[in-house]
Formats: sequence, C-alpha cells, structure tokens
Amino acid sequence: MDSYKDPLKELARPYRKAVLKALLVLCVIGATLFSAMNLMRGSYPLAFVEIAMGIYSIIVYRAIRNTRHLERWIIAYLIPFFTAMVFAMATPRATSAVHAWVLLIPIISHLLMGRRLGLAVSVFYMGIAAVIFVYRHLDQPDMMQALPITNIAVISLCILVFSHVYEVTRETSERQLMKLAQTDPLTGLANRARLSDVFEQEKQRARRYSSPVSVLILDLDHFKDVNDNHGHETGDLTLQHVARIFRECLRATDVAARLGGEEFGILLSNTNSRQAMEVAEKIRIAVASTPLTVANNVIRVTLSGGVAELGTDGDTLRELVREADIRLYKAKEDGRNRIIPALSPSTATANT
Ligand SMILES: Nc1nc2c(ncn2[C@@H]2O[C@H](COP(=O)(O)OP(=O)(O)OP(=O)(O)O)[C@@H](O)[C@H]2O)c(=O)[nH]1
Repeated sequence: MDSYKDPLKELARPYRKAVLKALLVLCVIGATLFSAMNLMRGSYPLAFVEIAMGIYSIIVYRAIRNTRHLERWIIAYLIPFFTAMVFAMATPRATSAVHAWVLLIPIISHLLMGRRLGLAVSVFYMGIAAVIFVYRHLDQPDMMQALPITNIAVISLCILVFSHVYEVTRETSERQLMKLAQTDPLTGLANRARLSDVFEQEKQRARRYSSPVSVLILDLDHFKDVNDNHGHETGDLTLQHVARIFRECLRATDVAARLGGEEFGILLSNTNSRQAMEVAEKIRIAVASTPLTVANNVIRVTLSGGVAELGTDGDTLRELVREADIRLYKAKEDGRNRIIPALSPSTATANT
C-alpha cells in the first residue's frame, strides 16, 4: 500500500477526529436512551442493534485515540452506523419519527469522508431510506400525498447539497492555503517547507525502489551587484527569470525551491550524483547564456552550485544541504560560475 502522506488528508485529520469523537459520544447517549425505550416497548431486535452500536462506539472511541488509520476507522464505523439507521427505519415497530435521522447522513458523511466518498455514501443510504419510507407508508394516504412527500424530498436534497457545497468549498480553500504556505511568493517556486515534505516522500520511494535521489544547491553570483547597479525591482525580475530557466531545464518530477535570498535548492528524484551534475551544468549554462533585458539594460548573471546524493552524503535533507553547501562555497572560492560535484571536488568544471 502507498504510505506517502497526502497533505490535505493530514490537514483534515484533527478536525475529522474531533467530529468523529463527538458523534461517538452522542451515539453512546442515543443508544442508551433508545435501547432502554425499545426494550420497554418489546422491540428487542432494534434494542439489540442499538446496544451493539453503543458498545461499538465505545470501542471505536478508544481505538481512534492514537490511530494512524483514522480514515479506515471512519468507514468501519459509518457503514454499520448508517446500516443500523436504515435497519431501524425498516423495523415495523419503529415510529415514523425515526426517518428524521436520515438528514444526519449527508452532514456526517461529508464532514468525515470528504466530498467524493461523502456524496457517494450519502446518495446510497438516502436512496435506501427513501425506498423504505415509501414502502412503509404506501398504505397511509395522508403521507402519500404530493405536499408531504415534496417537503421531505426537498429538505433532504437541501441538506445534501449544502453539505456537499460546504465540503467542496472547504477542501478548495484548504488546497489554496496549502499551496500558498508551500510556495515562494516572488518566484512561484516551492519554499523550504515544501522541499522538505517532498524530500521525505522521495526518501521513502528511494528506500523502497533502491532509486537514487540528489540535491543541488545553487546560488547566484554577485547578485548584490544586480541590486546595487539596477535596483531591487530588477533584482526581483532576475530571480523570476532564473526560476523560469529552472522550470525549463527540469523534469516535472523534480522540485526547485527558493531557500532564501538568491539561494535555491533542487531535489532530483531518481537521479544519481553524476546525472545531477549533468542537470546542474545544463542549468548553469542556460542561466549564463540567457541574459535578461530590463528597460534596455542587459542583465547577465551566473550561478555556482554544489551537488549531494542521498546515502553517500547523508540521510536527511539537512545533511545533504550542508554537504552541497560546502561544495557551493568551494565553487565560489574557485572563481564562481561553476558546479562542484558530489564526492570528487577535483572534477569541478572550470568555466569562464
Ligand atoms: N532583489 C532582491 N534581492 C534580494 C532578495 N533576497 C536577497 N537579496 C539580495 O541578494 C544579495 C545577496 O548578496 P550576497 O549574499 O553578498 O551574495 P552575492 O552578491 O550574490 O555574492 P556571492 O554569493 O558571494 O557570489 C543581497 O544584496 C540581498 O539584498 C530578494 O528577494 N530580491
């Protein structure tokens, strides 16, 4: 099974857990009350189902306290819960008021399972509830009239639609906020936090498939001069220009991030240090040979860099960045506009 973390799922987890806990507590209270009343009325099958759901709610409450599989527990709870609900509706001795419970289905499903699964589960169980309702009230002319039927249908539809729209909007805003939180606003590249998230995923993949992962640290040379000679705005345009070149030179699976100022980190999946060196050279040459023109001023920049490979140079992003940084500073010392490869600094490419 794929164990890579879905950031949206991670974000939704605390609030879903809180909603599930509230539901479980209410279910224990409801199960106690209803099972007592149904035992007194002699409705034993229904009372038994309610007692079973009450006990199951307590078990699930304990199980989810430290679980890493909340989504599985949600499904494992909601399916029997909704099934018990429609069972209660189908029980001949149940009162008509039990149908009011169906309105809970879309709210709970969307809050706990998200927009897609929430909608599918809601439509399925609400459909079953509608069939049971019609079947049970076929012989009651008062209920089988257009007005009460339309009332029930419209209110059910409203709650279904509102729950769905709420969940879609919530997920969309969360996705946008997450993107903002992981993007460098100036260049549109990833930021350090995103690089770190992707590195953790790539590390897992690399372990599983024994595939290489490399990191490049690149830093613009004498960038202060660009700011000093052409102004900070031109400096910003230069950073955006360089970011564009990175995108053109990289594969969709690579992640380029701005680590701060004029320093960049690039994560190359499925790439060993020799291949990473080739990518770094491609970027270096592209940056050096693609000047930017701003208000008739031609801005030429170069960059220096260092390469590090997962495993050989360290096991954490921090270690790889540190190693690549050491090589980057060597590249600066050696005259800039060059990349120092992993492990064999003597093979640095000299460029003028
Ligand atoms: N325009 C602009 N400049 C920035 C930004 N962030 C950092 N800088 C500038 O980048 C320059 C970095 O200068 P230094 O650290 O001396 O590095 P450098 O001039 O590139 O010199 P070397 O790295 O040694 O080649 C400073 O002038 C910072 O003000 C930014 O977001 N926009």
